[in-house]
Amino acid sequence: MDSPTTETTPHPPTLCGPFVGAIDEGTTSARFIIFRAGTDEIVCFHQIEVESIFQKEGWCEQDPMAIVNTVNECIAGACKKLIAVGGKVEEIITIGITNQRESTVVWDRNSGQPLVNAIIWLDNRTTSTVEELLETIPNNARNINYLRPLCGLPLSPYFSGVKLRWLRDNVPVVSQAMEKGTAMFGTIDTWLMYNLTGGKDCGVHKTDVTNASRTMLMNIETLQWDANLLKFFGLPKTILPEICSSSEFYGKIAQGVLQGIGITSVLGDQQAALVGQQCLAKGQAKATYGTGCFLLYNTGPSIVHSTHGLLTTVGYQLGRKAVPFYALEGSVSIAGAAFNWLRDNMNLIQNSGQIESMASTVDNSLDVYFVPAFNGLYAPYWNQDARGVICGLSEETTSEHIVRATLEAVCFQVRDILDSMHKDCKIPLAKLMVDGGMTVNNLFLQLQSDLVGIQVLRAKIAETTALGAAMAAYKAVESRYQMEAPLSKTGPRDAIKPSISATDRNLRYQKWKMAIDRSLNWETSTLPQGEREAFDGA
Ligand SMILES: Nc1ncnc2c1ncn2[C@@H]1O[C@H](COP(=O)(O)OP(=O)(O)O)[C@@H](O)[C@H]1O
Ligand SMILES: O=P(O)(O)OC[C@H](O)CO
Repeated sequence: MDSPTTETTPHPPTLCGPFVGAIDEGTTSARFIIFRAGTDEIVCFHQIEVESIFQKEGWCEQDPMAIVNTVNECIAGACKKLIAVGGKVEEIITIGITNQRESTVVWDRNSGQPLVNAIIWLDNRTTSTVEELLETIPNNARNINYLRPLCGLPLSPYFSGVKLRWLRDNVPVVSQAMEKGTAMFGTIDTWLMYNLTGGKDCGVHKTDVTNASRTMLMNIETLQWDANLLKFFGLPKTILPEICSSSEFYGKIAQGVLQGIGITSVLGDQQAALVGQQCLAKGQAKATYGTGCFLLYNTGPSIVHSTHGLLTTVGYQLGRKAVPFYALEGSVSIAGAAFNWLRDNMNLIQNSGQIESMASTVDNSLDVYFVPAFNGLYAPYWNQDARGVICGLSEETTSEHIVRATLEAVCFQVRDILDSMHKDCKIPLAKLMVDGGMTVNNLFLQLQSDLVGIQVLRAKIAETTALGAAMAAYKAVESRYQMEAPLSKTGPRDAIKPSISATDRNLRYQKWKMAIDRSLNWETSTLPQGEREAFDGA
């Protein structure tokens, strides 16, 4: 007979804090990640997908309340896991917020309820608004770069100011609330902050410099809302949040498991990844591959105005009195999103786990080029009338070639951006730090290194975006914290080197450029006169 054992309630081992939490509200999913303070060690996290609503062609919305509820569920889920591994929620000393940028929410000051769904950054409904705004530019110039000296950005459906103007012009409940002074505007950080700190009762109405720098309403030099920009867009200042630095006390969480804990950082997700990758010195750059792909190059305290289609944006300002650091950004709207399309619209893949195995069964894309310009092309083209094309199809083309061409499309778009950065900054990048959902794919990173001809360094942890928010939050509460100190002794997870010749790389890039030419201006292209007449007469 077995000897009797004493029944005891199992206790998890004790896990000592302090901890720092980070809310990462991305386009595809939200997550709450708990780090050991001052390190890149993830203690636990909880992640939930967020649904996008596609009401009409080119539109992309999300339910603002669903975003808040999902974030609250992520917080509750991660805290439960923290307790399960022996940690104490009371040892979370502060939290930070990082978020999909440009996405626009308008809500009612009295009820705290959204007036419309959030217009997501990818949404293209404002193409006609851009056209109308171009018409108002003096001397009939129709110059998309007219506002660049003030805000660093070209006129594009991408940015929040254009989305807000569309709401003013097309949604009476919003224009009336703007007139009455009861409308409040925020990007996702602001909307979350407002709700987490008490909503209509005592919610704070604030944003940070990085998110504000994506609205087209903030002056890139003064870091304040700009009267001329507000006048250009015809928007009232009363709807706007207060602009703060990326690392300071914003407010306290009003209820739930984290009640009473302070929120001490806010950063747009791409800027947070710049911090999380420790690209904290001039000349350092990172690329994050999620729904879209965003390459940011730290230009230090200097504002560099691009003449090659890049954006000038605020990188971070780590404290009220800290010097702001700027970045040049190359934005690609469709990166991982192209695989969601292959899955949901084309039924070519069932899940993202298949992408690498399918693409690896063929040696190359068999000269297939896919430009996924579903909502126009962002950097460096800024062509809102571009549309997607797949070129070079033959009888031999299979799904595997198309999947591989989709991976290559992201790589070529990054080459477009790196070429522009080289022209703007003169110094070619020797290596590129990478992170984000797509970087789990080894073949993709090899293709990226091959097609741009530089070394690619994969981050040790995939969650660099959340890490950046956690670092900025911790800095606000621990003055001795040195952000530049190495986070871990192991450096990047791995380094991938180019394996093809420069001749091969350049030939393939030339073909990519031919595919780009076919996609540009597709929406507004008309048949040549002779062919149109023949068609009309048929
Ligand atoms: N193995 C993979 N290969 C290529 N793309 C992938 C892979 N796994 C995930 N993705 C893509 O990465 C994106 C999700 O990355 P993530 O960083 O979580 O995005 P976000 O921050 O935008 O929510 C999805 O669009 C998905 O298609
Ligand atoms: O959701 P992501 O990670 O692709 O990021 C979205 C960007 O912030 C949009 O500008």
